[in-house]
Amino acid sequence: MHHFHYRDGVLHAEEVPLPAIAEAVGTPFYCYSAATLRHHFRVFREPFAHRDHLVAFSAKANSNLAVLHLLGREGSGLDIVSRGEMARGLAAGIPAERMVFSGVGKRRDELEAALDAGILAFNVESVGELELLDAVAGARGQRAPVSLRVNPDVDPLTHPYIATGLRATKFGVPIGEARDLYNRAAAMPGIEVVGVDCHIGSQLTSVAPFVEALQRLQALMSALAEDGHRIQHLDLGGGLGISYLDEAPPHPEDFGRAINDQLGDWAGKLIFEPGRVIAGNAGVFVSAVLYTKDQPEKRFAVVDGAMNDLMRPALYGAEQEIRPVREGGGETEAVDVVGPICESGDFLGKDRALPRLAQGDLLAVMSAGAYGATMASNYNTRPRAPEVLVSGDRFEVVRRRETVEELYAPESIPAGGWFEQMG
Ligand SMILES: Cc1ncc(COP(=O)(O)O)c(C=O)c1O
Ligand SMILES: N[C@@H](CCCC[NH3+])C(=O)O
Repeated sequence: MHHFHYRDGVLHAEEVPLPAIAEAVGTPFYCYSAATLRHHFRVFREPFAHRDHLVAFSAKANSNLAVLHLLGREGSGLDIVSRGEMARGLAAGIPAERMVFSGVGKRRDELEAALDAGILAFNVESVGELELLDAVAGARGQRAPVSLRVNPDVDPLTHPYIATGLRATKFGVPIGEARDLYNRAAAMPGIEVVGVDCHIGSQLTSVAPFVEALQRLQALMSALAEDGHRIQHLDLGGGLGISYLDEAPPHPEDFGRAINDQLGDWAGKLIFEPGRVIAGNAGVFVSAVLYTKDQPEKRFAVVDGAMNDLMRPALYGAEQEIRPVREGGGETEAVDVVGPICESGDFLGKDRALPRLAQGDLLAVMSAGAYGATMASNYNTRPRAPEVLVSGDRFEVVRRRETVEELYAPESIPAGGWFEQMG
């Protein structure tokens, strides 16, 4: 289903021409398609409809309240990694009973807040965390529902920065140590063992690593059953990839079939934490050309969007498709699309074939619905760009543009002769 498409030569989000949004909110901006978000969510969960399951959208991919609310209405839960993401989820109307808390560095106050809220499970990633959670829950006369995040040591065949299931990464507990740790956990008064969890990496473009991880978890689960644990749920994390340029990731239907085949008639509750596959291709990032520069070696289009708005190219060397918002008829030329930030790494795309660009032209970076706005910063004191949600022929600003003043509002200059005393 194509909710971003050209009509009369102009790129639309659903029924709304992107220039109309630019007119209303200025540039740059992120634009999300509500229909695409909903469609992706439904397609992802469809293969598991016959099972007890929960799709807990990964908040880190896109945590805008309106997006979370939309997904929450579809029945989504939330995979959170901080107290902040939990607060967003609750504010968006997602019940705590549908939240799972992942992350290697949960602070005490975060464990407390999640216990207060009554989340579905803590995906515990270390012995230290398990002990702290036991102490914190025990002191309140509670038992914290726990899955251990097990590191199955499979190669997800993705970018090294986003591979998380190999032995040498910081995530989870090594699968070889998991059985012991489950036995320790079961003896802790503040802990209730409820599940097994893993997440092996992000932007995976084949199902094999998922199946391999699942096989290893199944072996562990048999051992845990022998030890007398009652494992009620299995959380397989997120990680299913999307097509940015020419990647050919498995369709969620194929992913679902592979998982279902491997699981057979296992009757527990199945949990997933997808982020990118739901939100990535449901959003674009639109900026306007400020200047074009023709240099002997290179042609540049300097746009008003930058690495602070869309960090993936700078951070991972990631390539996302860039389309002209108004389809150009003529020849294309290779151009580097760069931002105004004082870093050579500040580019949105290199050597892209685009029609000859002029000041004011709009460019859309595709697949920007995940890990776009959530990874944005204020580097160079750039206010973060607004987020716009489109549904049919309507659009709504779901996060306004920040103002410059609010960026430095939390700062202060010491008074009372502080500088004079410096000597
Ligand atoms: C624990 C956990 N769950 C879920 C996700 C979501 O991953 P993705 O956006 O690749 O589906 C991540 C990020 O990779 C993660 O670290
Ligand atoms: N932020 C990364 C993915 C990391 C996923 C975090 N668990 C990206 O944009 O691809």
